[in-house]
Amino acid sequence: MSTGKGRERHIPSQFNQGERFAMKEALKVFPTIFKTRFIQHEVIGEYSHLFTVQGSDPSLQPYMLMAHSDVVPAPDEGWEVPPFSGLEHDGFIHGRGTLDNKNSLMAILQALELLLIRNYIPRRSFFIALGHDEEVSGQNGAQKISALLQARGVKLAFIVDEGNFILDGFIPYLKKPFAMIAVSEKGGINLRLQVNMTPGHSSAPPKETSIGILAAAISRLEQTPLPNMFGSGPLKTTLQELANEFPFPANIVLRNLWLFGPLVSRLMERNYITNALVRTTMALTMFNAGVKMNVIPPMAQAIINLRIHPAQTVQEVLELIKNIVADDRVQFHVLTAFDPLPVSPSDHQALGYQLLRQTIQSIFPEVNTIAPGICIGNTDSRHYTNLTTSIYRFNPVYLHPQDFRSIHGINEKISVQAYETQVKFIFEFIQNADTYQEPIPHLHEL
Ligand SMILES: CCCCCCCC/C=C\CCCCCCCC(=O)N[C@@H](Cc1ccc(O)cc1)C(=O)O
Ligand SMILES: [Zn+2]
Ligand SMILES: [Zn+2]
Repeated sequence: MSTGKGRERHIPSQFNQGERFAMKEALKVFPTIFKTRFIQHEVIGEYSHLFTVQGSDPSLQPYMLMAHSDVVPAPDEGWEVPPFSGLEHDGFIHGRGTLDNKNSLMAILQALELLLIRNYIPRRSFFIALGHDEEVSGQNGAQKISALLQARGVKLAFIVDEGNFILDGFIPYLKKPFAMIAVSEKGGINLRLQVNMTPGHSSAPPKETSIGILAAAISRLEQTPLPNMFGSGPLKTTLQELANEFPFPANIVLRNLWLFGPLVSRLMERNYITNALVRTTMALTMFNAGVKMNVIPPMAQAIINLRIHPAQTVQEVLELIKNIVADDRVQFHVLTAFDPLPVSPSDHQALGYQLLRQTIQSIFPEVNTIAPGICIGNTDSRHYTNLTTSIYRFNPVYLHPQDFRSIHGINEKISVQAYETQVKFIFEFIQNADTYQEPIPHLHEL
């Protein structure tokens, strides 16, 4: 039976039970949040979301929970399951964004929904800021939310964003997991290197082409690691806090970094992840050149992504890079750049840090060590330094080295149990933020 419009048969609108269940579930996206009187929802920069949860005690300074909805691309190649299928398999939810950072976004909203269903009314106000462009700098999401809150005169007690994790298996000889709360993050530079040359017929080539010149420059950069900065920045504190978790003699070494620092720094640079903690790193991430197989290339371009160690600045790193390239034919163009972020407090009086400690100890009693550290990646929280000096980058999720490789890589996944625990953590954290009794300063601190 023809239904017109060239369609041979009408498709009956009958849905099976599973489809009907999925339909209503998809509709029920946190209904209690959206009907709660003391919660205001705003869309910022077209796709970012800002929730203001008004607490009952206006004397308590508000805080902010952050996450982002956007993800980096994920071609199908190499994935066990399609990267955007959200398939649940073997106890894991597979897909791009399950660790970076849709897990946090959903866990925050799910935890709040579950609290509201239980008639929870917060004492301490808080914001939930969900950016939509974190993976492309956050300029239209987080940056606009920050400007809006600043215009409203908001000051925050602290921020919790993505960043570090409960780390398990990252350090040789350390068998136990430990929580590293990032109290700072590296700086960043996206730098374009470019070589221009007169095009011509490839049958009579010059001694070097633009591609060859640029490739040689990049090779020099890859063969010349920037200085090992071990000993400056939060890393020493991290390792000293970890010393007790190590067996003899590693524990002695870590308690005496004044003596064994050079040895430890050499050991750390051997592994690509811990190397990122001791120096400014450089990654060649894009290379574009050539117009046709028989044409001398008029231009070669490369993008290098640098993550700046806390002891260095953008300017210092640019100087080092130009000195290593040492070829006037290579032009430099800074696309984006920002210095390393200030170090947030982690002492007894640091409310946000202590709330994280308290909640980690409650939800993860097996984690004996909680240490401040640095985030080797960057986060949207860098856009909020005008609203607070206390920014903590921490996901309450176990991370193993193979999981780290999946972030921006292939086969990113989170276990159902880890996700449920993340919801539980935030559920507790929000309540702890209401009842936390700040420690009475010791006499010597008065
Ligand atoms: C004792 C030490 C043990 C080892 C510690 C290291 C473990 C590493 C664990 C986690 C790091 C994972 C980083 C996640 C947060 C980064 C999220 C992200 O991808 N952010 C983007 C943001 C960005 C910045 C600048 C841009 O132009 C675009 C995007 C990023 O690329 O960093
Ligand atoms: Zn990312
Ligand atoms: Zn992220």
